[in-house]
Amino acid sequence: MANLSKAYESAPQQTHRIIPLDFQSVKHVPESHSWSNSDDSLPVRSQLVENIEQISLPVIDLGDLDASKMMGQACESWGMFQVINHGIPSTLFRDVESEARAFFSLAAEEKMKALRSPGGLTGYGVAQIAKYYNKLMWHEGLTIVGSPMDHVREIWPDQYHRFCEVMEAYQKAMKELSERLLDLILKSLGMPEEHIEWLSSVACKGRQAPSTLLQLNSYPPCPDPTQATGLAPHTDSFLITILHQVGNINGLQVHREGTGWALIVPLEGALVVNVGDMLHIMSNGLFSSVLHRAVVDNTRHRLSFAYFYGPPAVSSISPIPRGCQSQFRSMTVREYLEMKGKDFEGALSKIRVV
Ligand SMILES: C=C1C[C@]23C[C@@]1(O)CC[C@H]2[C@@]12CCC[C@@](C)(C(=O)O1)[C@H]2[C@@H]3C(=O)O
Ligand SMILES: O=C(O)CCC(=O)C(=O)O
Ligand SMILES: [Fe+2]
Repeated sequence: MANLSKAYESAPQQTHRIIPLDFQSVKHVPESHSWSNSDDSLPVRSQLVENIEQISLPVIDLGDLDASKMMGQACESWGMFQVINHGIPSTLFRDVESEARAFFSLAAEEKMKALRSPGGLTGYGVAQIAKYYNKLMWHEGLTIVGSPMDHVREIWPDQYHRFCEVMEAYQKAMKELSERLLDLILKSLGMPEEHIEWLSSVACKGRQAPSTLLQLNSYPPCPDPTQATGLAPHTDSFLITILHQVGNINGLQVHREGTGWALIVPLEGALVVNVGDMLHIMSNGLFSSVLHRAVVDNTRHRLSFAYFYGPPAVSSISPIPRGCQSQFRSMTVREYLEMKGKDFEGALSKIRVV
């Protein structure tokens, strides 16, 4: 994703703002990570962990003949669904988990060897959205695009191969699954996959590579989860995100109009798929990129793997013509990401034309 990396060079972060807390050595939530009574906490103060409604998202079987229709309905009413019978072997999830655990359980100074650079996209560090909040999150992440070799070779000079193989195999499987899902989702909008040149891997040999990214999320046990935030409220930017929650530990919450935050109860073996901003645009607002966040646990170390799939960086995104007026103007993927980088909450409304 060389092209996409350019979107980050224009707004480099200061190095000390990229380094996560050394969670293994803290016994209390420091002021820097305490969201209670801070300006940042306004949207999140209530219902952080207690008294929260629990919901089950629609569950869609990929083998179901009605899968496309059901996905369309779920994207319209929830902006999210769970997929089962997706064909990803459980051994692959276990392999990624074991490599991710090996990485996140390293001492802080070891993980620092893989630190993301100030204008960079990949590597170890706080989530990119950290720059929009004054308070820091109870979270550390490893962002991977393609091979993570350049980062992990610094840590394991002789034993990085296995880590790289597993992460590349996972991205390959997730890319194929993303394309299957998008085929069904776009069909529900009346646009078959073969009409979208960048998605059609068979028809177009020399096609540009899609924009993809794997984010390994780690939420260490937190001494006081009522004060801390795992991942602050955000919408994902790409077309879809596929999320695997390790060990079915609760954490993911979704914001619903009128009712507020709700906890998504994980379902064994299911993957959560959510609509991102670019699908919001392509569906002309019929599907909503859903506001979500992650909360932390008092005793358990939660891991999640999020795979983001979008069109190639140079592709234009605009609403699929469906006989009604376009609500959004057209722009390239890179332009949209740059815009979101500057205006986290207002990017979608900035490109709205009606
Ligand atoms: C291309 C992007 C999507 C992302 C922001 C980013 O600019 C780079 C990393 C992505 C990620 C991964 C973790 C969660 C997330 C919200 C974040 O902070 O960085 C997503 C971003 C997103 O979907 O907007
Ligand atoms: O860990 C989770 O449940 C959410 C992760 C997420 O929202 C993300 O990586 O964008
Ligand atoms: Fe997200």
